[in-house]
Amino acid sequence: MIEEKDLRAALKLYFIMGSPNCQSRPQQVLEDAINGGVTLFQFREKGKGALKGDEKKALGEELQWICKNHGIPFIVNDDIDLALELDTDGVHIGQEDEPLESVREKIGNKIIGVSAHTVEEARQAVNGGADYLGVGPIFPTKSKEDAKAAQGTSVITDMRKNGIRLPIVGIGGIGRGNAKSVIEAGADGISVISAIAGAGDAAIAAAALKKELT
Ligand SMILES: Nc1nc(C(F)(F)F)ncc1COP(=O)(O)OP(=O)(O)O
Ligand SMILES: [Mg+2]
Repeated sequence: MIEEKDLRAALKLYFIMGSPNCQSRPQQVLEDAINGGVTLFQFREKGKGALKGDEKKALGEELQWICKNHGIPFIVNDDIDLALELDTDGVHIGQEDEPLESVREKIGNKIIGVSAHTVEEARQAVNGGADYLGVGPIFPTKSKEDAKAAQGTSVITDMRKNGIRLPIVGIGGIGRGNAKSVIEAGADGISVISAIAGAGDAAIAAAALKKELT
């Protein structure tokens, strides 16, 4: 069971990716991103060309091993069965994924992150026992085909103004130049896909983002 303060710290620079997001080997991209200073990783094998079944599991195992070697928590997106098979540190679920209550029953006190686009969804997730909220999309994103309209950082300030105290990570189009505004709005951290996975050098990109956050 991760302490809330450790989870807040881990949410600082939250890297999310799967093989479709990478121009080179995902294993190398992750290694570089960790060396650049990412603090948490989510394996999100989704979208055009995403691996399935045993291939997806095999890549997941390799990326989990890299995280373990660097002491970085490893989260799996959507796929609760895979999370159980790999015994991951946690899972992330959206509003259309398996309900929070049944996920909690399956994974015990592992980390459960829930996507929230409104104060109402945030409150529901808090009451349901989520450990952190993924709030966004803050800015327009190309990394998620079915993303909702960008909401700007006010969606985070509104949640804090309405008494949502749970750890929050912003998501959606976050990168150089807008990362700090997400923290100033009240998020504990930022999550990124293309800002690191799509960069020429993932280590340099991660380090630059980390610097912008301090
Ligand atoms: N994967 C995510 N991770 C986060 C995190 F908080 F971790 F940054 N926040 C939000 C999402 C989006 O989750 P969801 O709405 O189910 O869409 P998808 O499964 O396509 O990612
Ligand atoms: Mg999902």
